[in-house]
Amino acid sequence: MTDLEELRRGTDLVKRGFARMQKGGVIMDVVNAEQARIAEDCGAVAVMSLEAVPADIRKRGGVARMADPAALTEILDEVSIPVMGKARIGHQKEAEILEAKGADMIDESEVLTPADDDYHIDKRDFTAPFVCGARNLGEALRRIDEGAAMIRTKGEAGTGDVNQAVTHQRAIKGAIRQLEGMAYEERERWAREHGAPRDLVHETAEMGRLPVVNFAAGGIATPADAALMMHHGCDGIFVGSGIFGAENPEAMGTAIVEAVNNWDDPDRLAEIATNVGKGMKGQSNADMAEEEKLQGRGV
Ligand SMILES: O=C(CO)[C@H](O)[C@H](O)COP(=O)(O)O
Repeated sequence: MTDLEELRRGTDLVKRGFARMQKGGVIMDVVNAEQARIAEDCGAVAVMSLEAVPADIRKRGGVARMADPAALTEILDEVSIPVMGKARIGHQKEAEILEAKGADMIDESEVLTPADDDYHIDKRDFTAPFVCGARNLGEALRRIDEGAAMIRTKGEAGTGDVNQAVTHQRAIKGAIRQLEGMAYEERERWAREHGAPRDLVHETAEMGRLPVVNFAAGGIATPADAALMMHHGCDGIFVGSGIFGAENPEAMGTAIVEAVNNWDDPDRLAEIATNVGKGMKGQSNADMAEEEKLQGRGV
């Protein structure tokens, strides 16, 4: 890459800036061009190409991999909004394929079966920005150190239960508030204890927020869920199973976008949440065995 290309496409500044452009919006999981068209019409700011939404991945079992890149191409041809693609944790080659096929952003996702139990992809080598999941601030800062330009809560994908997304967002925000009140040497100790890069710990404390945008994901299934995550300080929302698993995907998708735009207006939210049809059936996190959970993958 020439210096000019590097400046235009590959720097942290450009990658984080691209991620920031999705702020205030809803990113929807889609499995084909037809769903991508519906998502764009509902007002999604971006779509995520994947083989099956997390609820279906759970039902189906087996190994979940990157989708056939042909689906990404079809979706890129169909919509004008950014198109993201999912790679397995630690699967450098899936990510390279997605980048070569023109994915606007890559999700190194715990929803797919991890390719590497110990290491994530070195995301700094890519010109495409990455999003990664996190359950707490230590995880979030490790992913940013590896080059992630956007963090999302892991939640518990495919359940339609927002409980874990709330838990993860509270953990991230709570730890940032603690850091803000700490002296320099206390933050140094916090960094050691949480396996977090010390420069990013200081930067986060000084900014009073993550140095990249912080979206919510995993279990968001209704307009009220989306508004709740905005109330908890998220910059935007990912929705997978909750739209195309709903009785009326168009109505649910539009209502979730509207709810994100109006999360702080209860009267408007009440209108938005009325008559959207049944949400996905879902599964409570409380009833789920530890080994069924996806959130513990890739810490
Ligand atoms: O997989 C994702 C992120 O990697 C999804 O966008 C998100 O987590 C989907 O979860 P859900 O189906 O519960 O909405």
